[in-house]
Amino acid sequence: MTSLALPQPISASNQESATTPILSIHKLHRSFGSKVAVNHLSFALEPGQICALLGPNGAGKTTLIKMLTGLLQPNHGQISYQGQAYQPNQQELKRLIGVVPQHNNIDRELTPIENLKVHGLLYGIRGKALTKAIEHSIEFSGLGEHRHQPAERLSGGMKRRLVIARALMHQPKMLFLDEATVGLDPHSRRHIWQFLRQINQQGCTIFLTTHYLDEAEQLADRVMLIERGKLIADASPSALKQQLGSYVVETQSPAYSQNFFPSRAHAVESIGQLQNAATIRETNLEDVFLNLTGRRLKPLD
Ligand SMILES: Nc1ncnc2c1ncn2[C@@H]1O[C@H](COP(=O)(O)OP(=O)(O)OP(=O)(O)O)[C@@H](O)[C@H]1O
Repeated sequence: MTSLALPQPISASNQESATTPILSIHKLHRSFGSKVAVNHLSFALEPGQICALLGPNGAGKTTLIKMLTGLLQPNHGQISYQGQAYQPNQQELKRLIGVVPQHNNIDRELTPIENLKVHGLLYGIRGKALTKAIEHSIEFSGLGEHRHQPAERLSGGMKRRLVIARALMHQPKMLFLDEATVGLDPHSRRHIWQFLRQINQQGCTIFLTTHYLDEAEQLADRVMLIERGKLIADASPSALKQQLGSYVVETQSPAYSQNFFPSRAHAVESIGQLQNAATIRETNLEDVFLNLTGRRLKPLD
């Protein structure tokens, strides 16, 4: 591969904005013994964004999400939601966010309706409001026909939709998803993307981790890339691709190489100077990831 100068991180959080961020963190830090998982991380999220957090295995994504959702205490640093300092177990904050963990933590013996009811009760939803919230969640997740089946009989995609619908039952302003579509077939993944876009259009800010770069490309208006607990890029998918060069010329022999160009015309011109067969294509997030980290992002099993 041709060596390229690493692009400087673009910081979307440095852009001026009149709105109060829905979430802002300042120098957030967490280590486990001598292992630093999240290293003095700072950024802010604007309401309505869909932000994808990417990083190699062990980069600190789950640790960050756990701190942001109150499951893990930071060693240092501040977390604020809507301009207010976050206190773990603060009821208003619990209502402000919804969490979809990496593993489906539904009760497999309970039906979708029963799973939703338990969650609603835990969030203080009662009576008619609870019945309405359950009906809405069942309809929204497309589980109408399966409402009375034990959850263990649902397909992987249906279980995931149930977990997402459950996280939204109390109408959070922000939804966290850790590997929302891991292990799902392409059809179920697309269905969930559609679901997430719909939630976002209704005003919910989304912060997700994914090992699928096409997912980040399709869904996110902002991509944050972390490595060893530090932010190494933060921009829209198109800005990240432009920064590298919007077109890539690849040669397969004598060795694989990639060269990036700002336009197709520049890429075509370069082919004339190459002695080996080459292909031209648009740059994608996989190229960005590879060039920033030196590694390919492997899907989780
Ligand atoms: N409870 C823990 N005890 C010790 N080390 C931990 C613990 N949790 C995480 N770590 C370490 O912290 C680092 C970050 O882990 P984390 O799970 O946040 O990464 P990740 O980016 O979510 O990884 P993956 O993509 O594989 O899910 C890793 O080196 C991990 O081994």
